[in-house]
Amino acid sequence: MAKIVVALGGNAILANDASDTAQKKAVKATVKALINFVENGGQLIITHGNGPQVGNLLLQQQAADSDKNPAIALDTCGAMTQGSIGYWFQNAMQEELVLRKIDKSVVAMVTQTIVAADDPAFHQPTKPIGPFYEEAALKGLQEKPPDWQMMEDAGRGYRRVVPSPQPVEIKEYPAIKKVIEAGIIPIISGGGGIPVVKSGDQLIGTEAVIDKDFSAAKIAELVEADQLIILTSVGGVFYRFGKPDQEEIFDVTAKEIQKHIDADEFAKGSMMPKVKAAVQFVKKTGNPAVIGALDDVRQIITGDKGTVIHQ
Ligand SMILES: Nc1ncnc2c1ncn2[C@@H]1O[C@H](COP(=O)(O)OP(=O)(O)O)[C@@H](O)[C@H]1O
Ligand SMILES: NC(=O)OP(=O)(O)O
Repeated sequence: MAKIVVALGGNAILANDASDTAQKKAVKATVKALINFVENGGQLIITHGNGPQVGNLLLQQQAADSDKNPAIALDTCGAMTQGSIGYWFQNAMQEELVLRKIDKSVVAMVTQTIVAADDPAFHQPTKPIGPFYEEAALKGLQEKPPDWQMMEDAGRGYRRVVPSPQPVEIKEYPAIKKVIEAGIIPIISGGGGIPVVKSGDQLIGTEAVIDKDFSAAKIAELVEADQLIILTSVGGVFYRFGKPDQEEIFDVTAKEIQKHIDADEFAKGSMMPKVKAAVQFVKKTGNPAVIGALDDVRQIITGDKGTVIHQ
């Protein structure tokens, strides 16, 4: 039985309409495409990002009242987006399973990802979250507290950036493994997992957003996936992205694309983590990884679209 890990980007889910209706619609369309794989007997493992969603939720915290209704911290906001996006997937998948008369269960699992307390990323925020701002709008930004750090995001405008430590361990993996063995479709590690650090016997939530591309690669390695599929809002990976001579990559070895990673050719916070995560998975398992558009998921599964990175 083929096993794939599918990771959906937060920006792909929230393309240009931040309403929950529009995001549910995007999730539903993806699920409709993924269900064929399940119908053909494949084991599907779903994970997703939360960058735009968790940033929007943090903005909503600014309406908080410090006494009666205090603002919620970033780790808990991450957990809340795991819950909301997980619910959209679970709900859409359940509907589709019933429609197709497939006797399978699906479950969204709250997942904590252990990170190192001394990860240098805590001192160098790189993870873009929330909405995009035009450069001119930055100065007068009403809601921007002085401690926010902003970064240009792949030619699309400026976004707030927060620390993004590397995933070390998926705390709930033993339970996830049992769910997979039972043939249940798991929706796991949303937003890269809730970042927690070890303190003695405790796990303490920390102010960060893990890159779901790295946690997806880790999960794909752990479950020995046949393929890692990273779905985003662009058809594939490009060399010289956004330049007049940009070139789409259709098929590339991990060794070849590693040279372009080493030359720092991909945008930080957007395409670089995807390419690095894909290469990490290919090198560890020998199996291929594909990066492509959410809308092309059917053709990506059949190998007809997206950028394939292989051994
Ligand atoms: N070299 C590149 N090739 C393709 N897209 C790129 C590249 N560099 C930057 N990008 C941008 O990265 C985006 C995908 O990253 P992002 O929006 O962060 O993903 P996600 O869907 O995971 O939230 C694309 O839509 C594109 O605008
Ligand atoms: N957490 C995370 O990686 O989110 P995006 O996919 O939205 O960047």
